[in-house]
Amino acid sequence: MPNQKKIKKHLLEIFHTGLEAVKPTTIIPSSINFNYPLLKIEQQTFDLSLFKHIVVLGAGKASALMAQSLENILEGFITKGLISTKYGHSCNLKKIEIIEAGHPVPDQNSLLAGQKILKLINQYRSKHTLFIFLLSGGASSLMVLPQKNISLKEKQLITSLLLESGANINEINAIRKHLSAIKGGHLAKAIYPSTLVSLIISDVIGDKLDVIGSGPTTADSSTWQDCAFILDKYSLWDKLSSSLKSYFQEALKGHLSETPKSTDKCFQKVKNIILASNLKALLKAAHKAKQLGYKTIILTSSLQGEAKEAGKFLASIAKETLKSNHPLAPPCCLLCGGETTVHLTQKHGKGGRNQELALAFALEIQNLDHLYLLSAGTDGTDGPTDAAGAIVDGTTIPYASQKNIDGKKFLELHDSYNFFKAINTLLITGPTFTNVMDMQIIISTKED
Ligand SMILES: Nc1ncnc2c1ncn2[C@@H]1O[C@H](COP(=O)(O)OP(=O)(O)OP(=O)(O)O)[C@@H](O)[C@H]1O
Ligand SMILES: O=C(O)[C@H](O)CO
Ligand SMILES: [Mg+2]
Repeated sequence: MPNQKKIKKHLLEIFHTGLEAVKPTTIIPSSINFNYPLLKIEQQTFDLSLFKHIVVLGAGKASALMAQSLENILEGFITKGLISTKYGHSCNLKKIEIIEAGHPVPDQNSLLAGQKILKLINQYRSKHTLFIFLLSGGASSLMVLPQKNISLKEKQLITSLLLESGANINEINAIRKHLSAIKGGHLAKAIYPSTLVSLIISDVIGDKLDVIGSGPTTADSSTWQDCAFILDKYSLWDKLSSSLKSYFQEALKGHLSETPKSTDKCFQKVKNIILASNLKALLKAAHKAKQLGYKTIILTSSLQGEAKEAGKFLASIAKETLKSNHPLAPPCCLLCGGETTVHLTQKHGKGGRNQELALAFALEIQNLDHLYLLSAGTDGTDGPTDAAGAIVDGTTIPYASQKNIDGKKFLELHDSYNFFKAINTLLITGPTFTNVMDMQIIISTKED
């Protein structure tokens, strides 16, 4: 098999091995042991004989498969359930109801999910109920319940403005939490005094509990002042509706309460358990790379910054392996993960952070043999496209220019999707039912 085809096969094997490690069908059975009446989740044990009801709620792109895996364990012990997931991310459930909703911008179904989840909480809130919340990436958009005087339309507007501003997820979710009556700890407040355990797949750098899905079950560390700073930093004040603008101004005068903080007693009855993260995927991927014969290193699980700059930086490391055998001598595999950002210009094409990073990487290694990169979103969607990412090597740019496709131009226009589509090197996986941010896999060989 020609080298390029073999390496591409290795890249895909390493990527899918990492993905498998963080899928609900892997992590739920391996984290939960149920032998009635004891339900053991990681280090936590719950005695189900103390509860009259078990209610399963959830939101996020992985929540349907998490719910299915949990149903297989708890079967008839679940009284009721409702989860919200992205369109096309459902699966068959026996007891738990599914709502499919809008992402990354919330829609009417996102609001319906928020309303129905709160209704179920109000119906079953008691000391004799155990609530299990299944939280994964995408939850911020899939479950919304705006504070009074804020419309869904205004939430949709500010979400789009933030997504296009280049703001990172901490900043985006600080704003979302302060406009929500269910995120930013409000869900935990509503559930109290029932017992709440939240099972979490982290798609956030540093696995910060109050940022994942805008932290519905966790005390919020962000403040109204943070919101003001973010609105200033991205010059968003003048783009807000007048009612939203005055909402924030009222809050900054101290006329609106803050989001629930760690001193609130409701968090005494909450256990937040992270079942999977980017690092977990990278560790399994690294194991596979070693099995395939590559010296392997994990560079980071918290890659951040502008996607195209990250692509250039990773290319410099890849080239160093050929130049001086640092940080590893070929044949080697360098892994990293995290979540870069893309600050979109007014006029822009179609793409995603991973496709943009891959295109920038390809531009730096053009005509170099022996270097290969896979960059993809672990949720299977990279930006508003049907691609998860792309695979590039030293031939990508020269091959495109033979077809009069100018990689540099497409990068400037943030049109990476159409670049890779034109040369048929998009990586399409479809929904993966998990989400631990993005993964980059670099292979450097010396084989011809
Ligand atoms: N044309 C484009 N080129 C590059 N990046 C883009 C483009 N359009 C949107 N993006 C980026 O895609 C980001 C959204 O990516 P994506 O939809 O994969 O995130 P998500 O699925 O909402 O959440 P997660 O971060 O969990 O994947 C936006 O924040 C924006 O910066
Ligand atoms: O839903 C969200 O807020 C993002 O996926 C981060 O968890
Ligand atoms: Mg994505």
